[in-house]
Amino acid sequence: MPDIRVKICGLRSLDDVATVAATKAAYAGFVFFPKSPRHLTIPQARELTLAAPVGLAKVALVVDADDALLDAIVDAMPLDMLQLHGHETPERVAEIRARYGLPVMKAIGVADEGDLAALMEYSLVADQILVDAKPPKNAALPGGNGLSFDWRLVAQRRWLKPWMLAGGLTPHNVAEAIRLTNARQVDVSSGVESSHGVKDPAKIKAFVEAATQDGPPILR
Ligand SMILES: O=C(O)c1ccccc1N[C@@H]1O[C@H](COP(=O)(O)O)[C@@H](O)[C@H]1O
Repeated sequence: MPDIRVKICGLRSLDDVATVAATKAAYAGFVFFPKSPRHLTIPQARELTLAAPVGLAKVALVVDADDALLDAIVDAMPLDMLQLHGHETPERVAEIRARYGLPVMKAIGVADEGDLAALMEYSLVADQILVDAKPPKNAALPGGNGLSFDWRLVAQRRWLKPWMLAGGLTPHNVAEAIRLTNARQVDVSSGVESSHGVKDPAKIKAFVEAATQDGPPILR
C-alpha cells in the first residue's frame, strides 16, 4: 500500500506536538480562529511550531484571514503550508499563494454532487485540496465539527492537485474511508480528542496506525 500522509489538526500544547512527532504523521495543524476551542494566539503557535521537528510539516489553518493576520502568522513562525478554511475565492487563494510563497491548501465543504465542481475549480489555483464535510447551517465552525459526508461522492476521483480527506474521521473509520475513496492523505481533529479541543495521545497514535496500516487492527 502506498504511504498515506496523515495530518493531525488543532494541536494546542507541547505534549500534543511531542505525541504527533512520535508518530508517522506527516502534518501538524495549528488553528487561528478565535471561535474554535483549538484557537492559538500567535505566541502560543510560535512556541509549538518551533518545538516541532523539521520533518513534520507545520500547517497554519485560517478562516477568511486578511493580510494583516497572515503577515503576523507567517512572520512569527516556521510554516510549511497555509490551510484556507473559509470562503476564500479562487482569486484570493492565488493572491495568498503569491504573497507568501507557501503552498496553499484550500478546504471545500462537500454535502452532495453539486459541491464537486468547486473541487475542480480550486484545484486550478491551490497546491492541495482539502475535501471536508460541509458544515451545518449556522454552525459556529466551518470545520472541526466531527461530521463526515458520504464518501462515495469522492470515491476514486482525481483532481488536478493532491487532495486530503477530512470530516468526522476517527481511528475506527479512517481505514474504511481510505479504502473506499482511495484518498492518499487524511486529516483529523475531533476524532482524536477526549473532549472538545483536547487531544488524546492514545487516539492520535491509534489514528495514525489505522491510517497507515502500521498497527494492530482496531477492535470495536
Ligand atoms: O479544528 C477546528 O477547530 C477548525 C476550525 C475552523 C475550521 C476548520 C477546523 N478544522 C478542520 O476541519 C476539518 C475536519 O475536522 P474534524 O476531524 O471533523 O473535527 C479538518 O480539516 C480540520 O483541519
